[in-house]
Amino acid sequence: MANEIADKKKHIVIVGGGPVGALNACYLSRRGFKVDLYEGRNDIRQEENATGRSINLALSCRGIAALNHVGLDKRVMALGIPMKARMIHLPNGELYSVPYGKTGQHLLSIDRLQLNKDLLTVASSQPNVSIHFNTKLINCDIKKAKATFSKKDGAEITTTSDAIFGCDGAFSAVRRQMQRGVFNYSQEYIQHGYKELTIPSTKNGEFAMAANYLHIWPRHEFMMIGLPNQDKSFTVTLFMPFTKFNALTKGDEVVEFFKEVFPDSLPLIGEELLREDFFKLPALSLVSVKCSPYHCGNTVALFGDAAHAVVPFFGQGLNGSLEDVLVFDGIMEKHENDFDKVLPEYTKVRCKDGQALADLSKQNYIEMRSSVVSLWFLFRKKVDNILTTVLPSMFVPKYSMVAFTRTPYHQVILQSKRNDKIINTALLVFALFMIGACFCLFTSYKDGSVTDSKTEL
Ligand SMILES: Cc1cc2nc3c(=O)[nH]c(=O)nc-3n(C[C@H](O)[C@H](O)[C@H](O)COP(=O)(O)OP(=O)(O)OC[C@H]3O[C@@H](n4cnc5c(N)ncnc54)[C@H](O)[C@@H]3O)c2cc1C
Ligand SMILES: Cc1cnn(-c2ccc(OCc3ccccc3)c(C(=O)O)c2)c1-c1ccc(Cl)c(F)c1
Repeated sequence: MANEIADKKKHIVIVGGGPVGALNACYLSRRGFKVDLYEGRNDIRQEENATGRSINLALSCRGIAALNHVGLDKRVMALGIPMKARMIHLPNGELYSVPYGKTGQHLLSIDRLQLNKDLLTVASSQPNVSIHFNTKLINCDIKKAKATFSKKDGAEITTTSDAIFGCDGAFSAVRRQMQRGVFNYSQEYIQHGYKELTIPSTKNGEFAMAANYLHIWPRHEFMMIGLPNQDKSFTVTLFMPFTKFNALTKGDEVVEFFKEVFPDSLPLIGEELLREDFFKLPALSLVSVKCSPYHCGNTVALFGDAAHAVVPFFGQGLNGSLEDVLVFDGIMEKHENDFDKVLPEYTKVRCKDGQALADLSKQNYIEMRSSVVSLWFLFRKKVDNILTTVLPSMFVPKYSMVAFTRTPYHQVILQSKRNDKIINTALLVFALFMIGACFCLFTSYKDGSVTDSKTEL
């Protein structure tokens, strides 16, 4: 019976040709499904990079595991630049490197566009995958898995399939249709926006900063990060309240701001390039989306940002999104592609982790923004590494659990609550020890001075 049902579901329509949609097409084609992937935009492989800047992102364990499952990890690893530690830039220009943990534990800085192109190329090379560009979903009947698309020339096409997979990002049209039924949805725009800048390679074509690091400039409500690129430049992302972005309207004001807040980065970016880049695009917004369920009946499922768009302060948006596809495939394996069982179980297993990832990312945003000075960032990371060494079986830093293990995100929250108790106890013991030591020093010093005065008498 199960095989019979499983055999019935053979044709999937994927909406969205970003990294998640393209990876999903690879997974489904391996399972023998016929896949039609519809992407609203043009084929990015045929376009010059309009902005001329590479948008990179940090790939870690979860994303790599999802790519590995379809043999794509080696190709991506070859293109990625390892970041083995965070390099913390203090306001006085001092740099502190704090390793990400055990040897071999590193992040990968990858060109997001290149990853998407590679995934599209592998997907389109599968015999049972067809990719349709410039075809935007405008409506869908989720119960009948009927989808209507509009082409660039205004023509409309309608498809009927066995299921529709919504991989169409944070502003998903598939999710919008699901909102017409019994569906929970929330979104939150945060007060911070972001702009992307560039630290070019040096005149002799070398990296202007240490290459194998995630560079972080934590400045309370201003945060900036730099990730290395293959062309030996760095893509720098500045996160700042929109109010601050809006207050910087002239090139001189931007230069003065960087001189005050990120002084060491100014000679690396260059004043002229800073003036040019800063005003190239407006500050972009950051939204957090939560929803449930991730499926409807046995005909619709949501993946990636369509299911859980998160603020980027844990560097996990794509990692968690690619992991959705890996988790779904495991459930397909368990239930022999029987969608009547797979889809409900996908929501049961993954929804709490998608929501936990949104909470973890928002929590980081608050913690990193509120951490009084960058020294707190540095202190926290050092304490994490000391406790990892002293209590290896008991303490795994939250960031390491997220970036270097596949611990379900909801379990990371539970474990990090236990971590906080360990950190607070360790800090209390250390504080009591220091108080005791000072008291002993003080009393012995005092006793010593009393003896001296008697001697005088
Ligand atoms: C500033 C910033 C920094 C980030 N840094 C990191 C990081 O370091 N590490 C990390 O893991 N993640 C990071 N992310 C998150 C990551 O970019 C996203 O999680 C990831 O791109 C989600 O992929 P996706 O395929 O789900 O959605 P998207 O990449 O948004 O792709 C959706 C696709 O669907 C298409 N589409 C949309 N609507 C329709 C429609 N109606 N019809 C047809 N097609 C449609 C779009 O054109 C697009 O191609 C960052 C995000 C931001 C904003
Ligand atoms: C793109 C990417 C990949 N990973 N991370 C990341 C995120 C958080 C981290 O610590 C949390 C913490 C530090 C200090 C105090 C509390 C919490 C660390 C770390 O430990 O190095 C690394 C980012 C990132 C993304 C945006 C900003 Cl603004 C940023 F700074 C880094």
